Amino acid sequence: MVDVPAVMVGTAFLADVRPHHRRRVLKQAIGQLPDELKARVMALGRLEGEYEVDSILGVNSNSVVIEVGGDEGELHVGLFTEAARINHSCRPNAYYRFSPRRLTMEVVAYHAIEAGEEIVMSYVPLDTARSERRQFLKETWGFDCTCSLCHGSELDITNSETWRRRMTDLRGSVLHARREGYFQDAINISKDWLHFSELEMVPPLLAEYHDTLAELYRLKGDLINATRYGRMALDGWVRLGSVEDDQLEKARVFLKDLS
Ligand SMILES: C[S@@+](CC[C@H](N)C(=O)[O-])C[C@H]1O[C@@H](n2cnc3c(N)ncnc32)[C@H](O)[C@@H]1O
Repeated sequence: MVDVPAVMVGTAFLADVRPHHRRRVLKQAIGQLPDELKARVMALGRLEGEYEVDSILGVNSNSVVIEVGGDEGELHVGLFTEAARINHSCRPNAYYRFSPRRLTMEVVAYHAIEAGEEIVMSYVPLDTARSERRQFLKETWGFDCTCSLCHGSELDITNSETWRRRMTDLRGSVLHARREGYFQDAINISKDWLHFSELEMVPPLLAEYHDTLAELYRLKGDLINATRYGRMALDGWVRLGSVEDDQLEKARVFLKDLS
């Protein structure tokens, strides 16, 4: 699914401008939207007792970084009316990829999602421990998480915590091995990391994984495997058919440079 923003606003504007002025500008911006889109914005969830525009943005927007005028990326919040309908789950079946060039929000499935199954994303980085996750959701979003994992069995919860800790540790080990020049170790550990991410059902896009292996083999000087994984990555990006073609382009350049 690809969504485009109804409203995109820099966080500097939200922080620097006086509240009444900010609300007036935002209301004006929403008022200028085409009727159907405006109706979708106004139908979004909100909190009782807060100013309407503040509440709509607060409950439904996503933080994204976009480049303005060739400068370093600036933090913005975007209101994506379809993506905003997606609830949080500590056991997500999808995640979003924001394209700073196209300003689109692409919702990508971690694995096949059955017809009728709810699409859910994690509002919190996946390596956050359960207690911190629940605290963050409560303090930042104002809700007690009721997702399937939070309502799951003790065994489910313990397994998930263990696998995520392993994923975080292994990711650290890959980076360390790479930094120290132990590229074969980094390759082996990446394979272990993939195993745990599959157990936890949050594997990376295969193309992303193949990109990583291709680069590690290149660093190791094994150009045959670098090319093999580079080709697999390129095929993967083509198959994904993403609106964000940065990685596809990078995979092409990688292979060209190798040859
Ligand atoms: C971006 S909206 C998600 C879509 C919203 N449920 C709707 O129907 O439009 C975020 C709000 O949904 C609710 N929500 C999302 N995930 C939740 C969860 N795991 N447990 C409880 N409430 C959740 C919370 O009220 C939260 O502030």
